[in-house]
Amino acid sequence: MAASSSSAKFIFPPSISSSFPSSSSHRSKSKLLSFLSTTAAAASPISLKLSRSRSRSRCGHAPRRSPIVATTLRSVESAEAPPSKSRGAEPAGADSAGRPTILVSEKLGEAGLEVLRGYGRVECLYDLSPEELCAKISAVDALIVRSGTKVTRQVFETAKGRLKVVGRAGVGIDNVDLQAATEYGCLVVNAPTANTVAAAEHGIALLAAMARNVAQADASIKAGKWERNKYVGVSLVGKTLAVMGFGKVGSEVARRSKGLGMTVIAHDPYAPADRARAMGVELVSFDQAIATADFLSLHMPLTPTTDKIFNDNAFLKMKKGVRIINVARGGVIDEDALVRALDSGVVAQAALDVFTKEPPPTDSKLVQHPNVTVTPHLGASTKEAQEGVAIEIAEAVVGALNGELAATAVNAPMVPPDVLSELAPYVVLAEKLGRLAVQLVAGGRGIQSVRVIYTSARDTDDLDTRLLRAMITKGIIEPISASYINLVNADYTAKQKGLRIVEERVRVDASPESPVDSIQVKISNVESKFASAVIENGEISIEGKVKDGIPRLTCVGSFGVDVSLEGNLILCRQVDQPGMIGCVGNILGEHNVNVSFMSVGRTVRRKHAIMAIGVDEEPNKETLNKIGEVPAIEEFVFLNL
Ligand SMILES: NC(=O)c1ccc[n+]([C@@H]2O[C@H](COP(=O)([O-])OP(=O)(O)OC[C@H]3O[C@@H](n4cnc5c(N)ncnc54)[C@H](O)[C@@H]3O)[C@@H](O)[C@H]2O)c1
Ligand SMILES: O=C(O)[C@H](O)COP(=O)(O)O
Repeated sequence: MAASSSSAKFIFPPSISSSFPSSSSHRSKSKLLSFLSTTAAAASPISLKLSRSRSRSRCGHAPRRSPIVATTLRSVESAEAPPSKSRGAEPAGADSAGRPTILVSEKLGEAGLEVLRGYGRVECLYDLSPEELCAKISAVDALIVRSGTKVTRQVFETAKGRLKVVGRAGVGIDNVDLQAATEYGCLVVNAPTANTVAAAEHGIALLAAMARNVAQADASIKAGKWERNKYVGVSLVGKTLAVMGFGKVGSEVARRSKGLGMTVIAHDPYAPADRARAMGVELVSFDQAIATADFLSLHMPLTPTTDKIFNDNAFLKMKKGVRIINVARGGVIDEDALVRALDSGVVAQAALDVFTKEPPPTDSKLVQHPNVTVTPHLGASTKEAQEGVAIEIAEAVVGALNGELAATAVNAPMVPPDVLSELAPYVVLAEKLGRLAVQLVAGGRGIQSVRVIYTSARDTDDLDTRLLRAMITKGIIEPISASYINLVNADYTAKQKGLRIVEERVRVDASPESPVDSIQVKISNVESKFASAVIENGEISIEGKVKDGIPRLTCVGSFGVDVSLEGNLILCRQVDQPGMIGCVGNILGEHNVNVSFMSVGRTVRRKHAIMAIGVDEEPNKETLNKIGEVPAIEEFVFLNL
């Protein structure tokens, strides 16, 4: 690739400008690559399937586990024994059956592991150091983590493009570098629902334990003391609880706290007020919440906005004697400020499940504070939640490896299943058009701008083109660069390469049954190796349609054709005269090249025509030269789709 990522222009390498390289290797790559995965046994060049609710039994259709995998698993997993680290004993990469390798770097429920084993080669290697993780990562297709594994930019860099999906077995994805994942085209999925109740229950457990000094009294009695007067608690009934972050966990905590007789208010800038109202919870501002609450329960994600949002300034505004529960993320609290607030009595007590650094230092003033109750990030740790999370993440990862668009994708646009199913054949068409258009470019100043026109009988707003745009980008970029494009990184990569995709939607009189009537791909300010593909305004222009579910090329420049977009294609411009089909057909036949279809389009009778010939095999140079020597053939180009 001549253009570096910092280059403003998208430039062709010389080899592309002069003659398009044989793309057989690329084609086989394309056959293997699904849209989101390199590992799925894709039936078509783009394996794009629906990810609806998936039952566990579906994984039974996957290849069976080989004895080698079973042996490997036994050597690194044991039911309750401490997980061992593999020291490179296992062979790297997919198993002999070509199944993907899935690395599980933290304890995952058995039911989820079973789902994974039904699909790929599973390695459970816990407590890996960052160096060990990086050493391993280029040999795995998927990585499953909980909150303890830091999936840094370096991990994606060292994966060298092999890592296709990171599954976070839980909610918080603050331990995954999402920007790096996106840049490297790696899908990140999480399991956002299965541990909600467990986290809410742990919040309530901490609330009650803190209010009644359960942990402190327990320690005291075990130390041989009997301190009934020291551990007088506070009641919950009638007190005001402010739920900070009224999402899944926050609203479950609110529901349960109301059952305890508490008055519940909430702060969440993004939560719908009617959902809160329906639960009898008033949504208030941040300042109002912290100034009113007797108890604060934290349930927001750790983001740049919420980082240390509970700081000296916030503690100053709180009601003296407030009690704080945190089962969200340690980083939302400035821990030094909390120690100061505890020492000054502004905060009477805190109950913390999460810490800025996990595990916290053993001499942490916060952890050692007598008014603080702590648990080691146990919010999601119930048997039920862990089984649920494990199944949820295993199915999401298997789906992603299969090329499905996961419903819990964190760094890819969500395309609703009904939209996806309708667009499936157009997705194939879009990539083929991109691939074809780029092969028509001979050079010039590099592709900088591509105009895509979608015609449809439907309202112009009624078409989600993100998938189609991504596929056109994939078709244009992949043949001429080492980049691997998918829905995750298409827009990012295009931008990096200075490629601007401008989309237009035009309403036409066609069947409203189809979401799209035609897709036109137009490239301006470039030279073409097939002048007939250039229209009056100087753009290379091609058009395709889906007919009977098959993507077809319907226009090259201003010539109408009708050929199926598969295999290889020869485009010839010739004098419109009898015998041309036979003449070219004979040359191909003599060289054992099978013609799959032919289509002729002409502008003016007996003047110029374009012949599009589909061929199963790639003709050799001699064959192509012979076609070029036919006097009536004015120009021709061989294209690989
Ligand atoms: N301790 C544990 O083991 C455990 C278990 C599950 C979840 N969690 C953590 O709990 C948190 C909530 O999880 P969830 O499943 O409810 O997520 P969620 O996405 O359903 O809810 C988060 C809510 O926080 C709100 N929010 C975002 N920014 C905010 C801000 N500045 N102020 C107030 N609210 C804000 C969002 O609008 C959303 O409603 C996450 O941080 C998650 O990682 C911890
Ligand atoms: O965000 C989450 O889902 C929780 O913090 C749980 O994290 P864990 O999977 O490491 O227990």
